[in-house]
Amino acid sequence: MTNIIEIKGLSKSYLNKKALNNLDLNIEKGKVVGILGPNGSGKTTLIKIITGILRQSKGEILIDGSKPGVYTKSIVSYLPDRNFLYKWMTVEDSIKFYKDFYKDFDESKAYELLKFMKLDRKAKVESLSKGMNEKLNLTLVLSRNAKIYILDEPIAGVDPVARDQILDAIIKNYNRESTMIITTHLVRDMENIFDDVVFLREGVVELSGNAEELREERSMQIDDLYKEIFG
Ligand SMILES: Nc1ncnc2c1ncn2[C@@H]1O[C@H](COP(=O)(O)OP(=O)(O)OP(=O)(O)O)[C@@H](O)[C@H]1O
Repeated sequence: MTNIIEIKGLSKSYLNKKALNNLDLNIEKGKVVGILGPNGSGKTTLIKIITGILRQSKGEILIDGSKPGVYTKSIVSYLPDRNFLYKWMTVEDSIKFYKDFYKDFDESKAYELLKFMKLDRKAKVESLSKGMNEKLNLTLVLSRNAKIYILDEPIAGVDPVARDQILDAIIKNYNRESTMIITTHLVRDMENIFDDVVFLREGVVELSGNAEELREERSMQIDDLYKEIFG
């Protein structure tokens, strides 16, 4: 098995706050990995370092064998935890915008996904509800042919029906050649799509492993294990 991401002794401090504390983690190629942890556990910080938005204070990180930089940014498709589109755009404009920006963008896949998400291509971004916005952002991110997809809280703040559609879209559009990293605290809704899970607490990995094996070993769902660890 190949590790697509290798992290050793990673630390990140903001002023006097240690968000990541000597964290070690390997992520295998071809897996859907859930990064789970309560507010402030360091999930977003970890993701921002993987995407190259932030630099670590200490430690090493290799993504497909390279340090975060131009190459790694070209293979990572990232869904941030907030909307990244301009309000004046239409749905269609946002697709053009992404197509111009990313060489690996698959326009026909984007239109297919739009249909699946039931999004009107003429609609203005500012007219979209929170759930629709999330669907559009996800459509764009999943339409890149990337090696790694990183979704930060993809279903936070959307209703249960939209959640199910978003999860369906993730599952249908995932191919085993790529790797998907998803952060969430909505563990119950998402646990079935994870191959592996990583529990983060105060910037360190508290527990990690194969989701199915953990369920069997502990005789409980990942959601219950999450509550046991963080409750
Ligand atoms: N720009 C910043 N300046 C100072 N402290 C920060 C900054 N960003 C994050 N932190 C702190 O670092 C810690 C980890 O934050 P981070 O956002 O990575 O956690 P998280 O697990 O993503 O949380 P959430 O689930 O609430 O998004 C928190 O204590 C947070 O207050």
